Amino acid sequence: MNRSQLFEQIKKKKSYLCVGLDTDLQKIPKHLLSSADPIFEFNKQIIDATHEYTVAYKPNIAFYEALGPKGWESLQRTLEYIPKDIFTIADAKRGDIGNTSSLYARAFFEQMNFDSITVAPYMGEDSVKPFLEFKNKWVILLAHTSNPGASDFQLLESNGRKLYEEVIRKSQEWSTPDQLMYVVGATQADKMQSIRALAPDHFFLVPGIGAQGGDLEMVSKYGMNKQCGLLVNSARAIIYASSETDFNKRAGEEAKKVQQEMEEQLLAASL
Ligand SMILES: O=C(O)c1cc(=O)[nH]c(=O)n1[C@@H]1O[C@H](COP(=O)(O)O)[C@@H](O)[C@H]1O
Repeated sequence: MNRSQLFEQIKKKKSYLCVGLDTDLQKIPKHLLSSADPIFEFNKQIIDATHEYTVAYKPNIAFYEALGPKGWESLQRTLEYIPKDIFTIADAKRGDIGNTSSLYARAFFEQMNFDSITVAPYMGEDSVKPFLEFKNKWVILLAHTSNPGASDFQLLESNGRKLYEEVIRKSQEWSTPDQLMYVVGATQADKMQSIRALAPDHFFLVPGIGAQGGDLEMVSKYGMNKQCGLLVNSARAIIYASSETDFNKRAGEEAKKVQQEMEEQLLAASL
């Protein structure tokens, strides 16, 4: 999916919601555990209940690889079930020396047909570029993350720039806003305006609303650009809204609530 197709979906659905499929056997409703593939069954029902409010799904790969080969099968089934007009993100946070990154890229872009993958920038240009060689696929580079440890390295300064600012500045030499996005945590909303100034045209993947307490209104007010430029992720607050048999209905209601807030923000930005 390209940038204008993504913006079209945002306008059509009046939503820039990304639902995180962080599916945990310990947390899914007990009645699903007797099905042949409980992880897929849960995801299927979550997708059925939320897809009309959602422009992207982001399975966090850790939740699947922790289960071994069965987990990878559940992930593949889930990916195949996601409607084709919805953007898919492999949240794998990969990145290694060039030839290894190429194989990570093949795993997620060829073996599995994800639209995008999250990548850690720490190893630099040659660790990121192999992912960018896949046409019509996206790299979502970690810039300023939502977690408390974000301040350990990302705020360190050198030559008058913080490390996350340098990641955003330097990586723009490697690709364009048509193939590169940045992760900016919703808990960093106070810095959203200055981060947007560094990358005016790029999409940002913004995790951290819901369970991590990020502020959707602030993120939207300071983070939007003329193509919206935001995919705001929520996982636990939506997919675990209930642990009973009504989990899918409750997930749909929570997704709708977020979508309605997003619709207001899009209207306020005249989009
Ligand atoms: O890359 C990510 O998606 C990510 C980056 C970040 O800075 N913070 C962050 O929480 N995430 C991911 O976003 C999801 C957040 O989930 P919830 O806090 O349950 O909404 C998890 O899958 C995290 O791994």
